[in-house]
Amino acid sequence: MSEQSVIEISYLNHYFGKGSLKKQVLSNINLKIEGGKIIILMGQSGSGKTTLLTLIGGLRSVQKGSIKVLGKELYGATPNQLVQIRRQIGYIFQAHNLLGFLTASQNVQMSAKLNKTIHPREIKKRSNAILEAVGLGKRINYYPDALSGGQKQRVAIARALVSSPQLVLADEPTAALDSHSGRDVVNLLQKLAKENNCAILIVTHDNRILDIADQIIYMEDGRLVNINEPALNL
Ligand SMILES: Nc1ncnc2c1ncn2[C@@H]1O[C@H](COP(=O)(O)OP(=O)(O)OP(=O)(O)O)[C@@H](O)[C@H]1O
Repeated sequence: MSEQSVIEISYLNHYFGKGSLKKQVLSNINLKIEGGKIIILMGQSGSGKTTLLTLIGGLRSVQKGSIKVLGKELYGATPNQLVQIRRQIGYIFQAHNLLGFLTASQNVQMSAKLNKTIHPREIKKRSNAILEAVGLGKRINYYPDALSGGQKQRVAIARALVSSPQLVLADEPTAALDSHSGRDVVNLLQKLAKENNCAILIVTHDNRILDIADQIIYMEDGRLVNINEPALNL
C-alpha cells in the first residue's frame, strides 16, 4: 500500500459557530499522505491543527470538501461508516486515556478486541508481544498508576499499533514527557511505523522530534503551508 494515498484531502473547509458568530477555521486544505510516511503538522495555537486531525480521524463531520481515509470518503459518511473507519485508525493523544482499572495488557487487549480481524485466541498474545516490542515486557500486568509518564505513553502506542493500522494519528504525543522519554517514544513510533508500513500524522509543538519526519507541514490561520515551499505563504 506504500504508493497509495492513505489520506487524500481536497478543498476541505470547516467552520465553527452559526450566523454572525460563524468562523472559518480551515480554508481550502489539500493534502495527500502516502503509506509508511511520517508527517509532522506544526503551527501556532489556534491555527486549526486539532480540528484537521479530528476530521481526518472521523471524530467530527466533514462540512465542505472531501477527505478520503484508506480509500473511504468521509464527507456524507453515516455514523456507522465513521465507526468502521475509526476502527482502522490508531489514535495517540497527549492525555493517553488509559483505563485505570485495567492493566497495561488489558488496555491493549481492549483495543485489539474492537478490531474484528484479530482472532480472539490471538488477542492476548498479540497484545503482550507489542508491549514487549515497546519495552514494557516486564510491566504487562501493571496498572497505569504504577507506570511513569513515558511508560504510559508507550502503552498508548502499543494500543494504537496492536491492530497494525495503516494510519496513526497522534496529537502532541510527547507534550507531557521529559526530553529523554519524548525521544524514546518517537523513536519507537518511527521504528514500529516503518516495520508495519503505517503512515503517521503527528501534531506537535515539540521541535526536538522534527528529525523523524519524512515531511513537515505548517498550518497558518487554517491554511496549510509546506515547509518545502515556504514562499507560498510565509
Ligand atoms: N468546538 C469549537 N467551537 C468553536 N470554536 C472552536 C472549537 N474548537 C476549536 N475552535 C476554534 O477553532 C480554531 C482552531 O482550533 P484548533 O484547536 O484546531 O487549533 P490548534 O492549532 O490545534 O491549537 P492548539 O495548538 O492550541 O491545540 C481556534 O480559533 C479555536 O478557538
